[in-house]
Amino acid sequence: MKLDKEGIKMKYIECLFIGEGSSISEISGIKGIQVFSNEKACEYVDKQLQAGITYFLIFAVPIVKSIEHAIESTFCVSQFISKVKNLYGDRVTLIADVGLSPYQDSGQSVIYQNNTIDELASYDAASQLSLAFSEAGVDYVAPCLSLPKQVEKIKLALNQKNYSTRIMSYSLKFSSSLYGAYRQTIGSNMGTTRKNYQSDYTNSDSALTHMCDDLRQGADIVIVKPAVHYLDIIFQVKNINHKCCVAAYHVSGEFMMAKQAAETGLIDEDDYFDEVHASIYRAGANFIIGYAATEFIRWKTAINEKSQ
Ligand SMILES: NCC(=O)CCC(=O)O
Repeated sequence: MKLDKEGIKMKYIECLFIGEGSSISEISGIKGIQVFSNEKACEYVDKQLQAGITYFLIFAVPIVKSIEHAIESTFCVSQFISKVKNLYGDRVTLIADVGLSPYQDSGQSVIYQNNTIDELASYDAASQLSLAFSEAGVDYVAPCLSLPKQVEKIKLALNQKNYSTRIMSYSLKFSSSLYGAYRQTIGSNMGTTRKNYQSDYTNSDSALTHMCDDLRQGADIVIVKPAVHYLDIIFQVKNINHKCCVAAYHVSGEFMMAKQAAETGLIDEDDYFDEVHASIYRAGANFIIGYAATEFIRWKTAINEKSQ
């Protein structure tokens, strides 16, 4: 593979955090990333569209942590989706995260009852969020439950209401130590705790089986998360099903380690991000999800100019 001969087809999905009231802040756990008000988020999308970023993954940073609140049409995420889709239509692709952690005091991605996972209640909550964001006009929903039927249940709920919203599933979500900065940003109290229902990184077979199940149930894109420690997984997913569309999530811990190493002079930041983006592309990803859209555009433009 010679990147400068082919040009880069891979696209970037930029993470956007939308807050309400006093949760809006210039600062988050992730360097350079803000929790936006609706208005500021729209201005930011406009700027990014001009720079060439057209895909956004939306996370809520609510003050009131409740599913009932999040499914109201006045909720910050639904308001943002309607506004952006009205302004830009198909020029922008919006993906709403329907993980449950921003909506629960526990910070868990699933609902627990008496110390056991309540699968039905978890599917129901993710389906309700999916319906609410679909009503606002979102293009994709991204379920993050680590449960075996998340795609099937959400698809059924969407079909019953005649929504054609697609599904980008967190199918290969490993129990990683690298999610702390994201959790700090969404106000989760779980810190760097590993969640035991996420995929065990010492057992890739089980994670790949989960991915195959999600595809059979109708997932349009599957996510591998984190990215750089899991390039072998991206490569295997493409080998199992070369038509499968894969998004590699370069998570907050990966991003922050690079930023902090650059700050101390240990690495050259641009040089390092070029290497990260090239390695994820070589592994076969169709999309990168992350916090380094500016770095990605700089790298992709330089490579594509060389290929012409
Ligand atoms: N459901 C979204 C995430 O878990 C993000 C992880 C990260 O960026 O660390």
